[in-house]
Amino acid sequence: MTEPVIEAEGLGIRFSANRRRRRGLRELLLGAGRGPGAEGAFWPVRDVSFRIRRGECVGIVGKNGTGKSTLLKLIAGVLIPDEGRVAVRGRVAPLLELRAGFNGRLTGRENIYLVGSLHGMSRQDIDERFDEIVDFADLRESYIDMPVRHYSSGMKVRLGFALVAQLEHPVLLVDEVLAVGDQEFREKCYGTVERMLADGRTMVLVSHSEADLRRFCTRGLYLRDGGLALDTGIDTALRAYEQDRAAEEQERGEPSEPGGTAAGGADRRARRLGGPESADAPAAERGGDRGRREPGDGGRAA
Ligand SMILES: Nc1ncnc2c1ncn2[C@@H]1O[C@H](COP(=O)(O)OP(=O)(O)OP(=O)(O)O)[C@@H](O)[C@H]1O
Repeated sequence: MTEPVIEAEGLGIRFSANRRRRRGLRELLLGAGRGPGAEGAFWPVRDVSFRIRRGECVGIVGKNGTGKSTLLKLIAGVLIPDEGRVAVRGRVAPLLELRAGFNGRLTGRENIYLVGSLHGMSRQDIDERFDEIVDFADLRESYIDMPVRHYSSGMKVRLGFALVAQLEHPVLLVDEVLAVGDQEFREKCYGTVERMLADGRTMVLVSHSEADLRRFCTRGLYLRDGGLALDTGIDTALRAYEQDRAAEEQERGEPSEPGGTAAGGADRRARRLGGPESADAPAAERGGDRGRREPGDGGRAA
C-alpha cells in the first residue's frame, strides 16, 4: 500500500472560550486558571485519526462549530495541535481564507509577487504566469496597479483563487472557497479543481454545499461533538449527518427540512446532535458518476 499523504493520529486542539478575558495579576503569578477546563477551555477537535492516500478527495462533514475548519487548519499547519500529530507529505496549497494573505497597501501586481513567493513560486514562475493569473481573476487592467484595499471582496477572492490555481503543490486544502463569485467564476473554479484532481493531487474539502461535496469527494469524515464519528463514503457520511439532524429536530419538535443542509450550512442554530453511531448504508458507498478514486479507509466507523 502506498504511504498516506496525510496522516493524523489522535489529533486534538484546545481553545479557550474566553480568550479575550484578561487575567488578574494574582492569576497570572500563581498560574491559576491554567490547565484543562480553565477559562472555559474546550476541545473543538479531539482524538481524530485518519489516513488519506494520494489522489483521494475527502470531504469534512458536520454541523456548524464541530471543528471542520479547525481540522483543516491543523492539517495546513496554521494551528498547532495540543495532542496527537498530523503529518503531510508534500507541499500544501491552502485555499482557506483567500483574501487573508493580501496586503491592502500593495497593488494587485505587487501582491501577486509577494503572495506567490510566499507560496514558493520563483519570480520567473510568476512572470510567466502573471497574465494568466490576471485573466483568471477577471481583473480589469486599470485595477492591477491599484492598492488592493480598493478592491471589492469578490475581486480579492478571485485574485486569491487565481494565484493558488497556479500552484503545483500536491495537497489542496479547500475551505468554502468554491462558493465565491458569480456562476461563471464558480465554473472556472470547478474546472480548476477537476484539473487538479485529474493530475492525481490530494484534496480535503470543507463545504456547506452538499452538491460540491458529492461532486468532488468520494470519502467523507463526519465530525460530531469534536470527534470523528464516521470515516466512510461521502454519501454515507452526508446521510448520517442528515439523519442526526432530523433526529435532533424531531426531539425538539421542529419540522425536518429534507435536503436542506449539507455540511452544517443551514444549521446555524446551535443544536445538540444525538443520532446513530454508524450509518446504515454500505460502508464504502460510491456516489453516482464519481468513479475516479477509492476511499482510503472508507467504511471505517471511527
Ligand atoms: N481561535 C479560536 N479560539 C477559540 N475558539 C475558536 C477559535 N476558532 C474557532 N473556535 C471555535 O471552535 C469551534 C469550532 O470552530 P470551526 O470554525 O472549526 O467549526 P466549523 O465546523 O468549521 O464551523 P462552520 O460550519 O460554522 O464553519 C467553534 O465553537 C468556534 O467558535
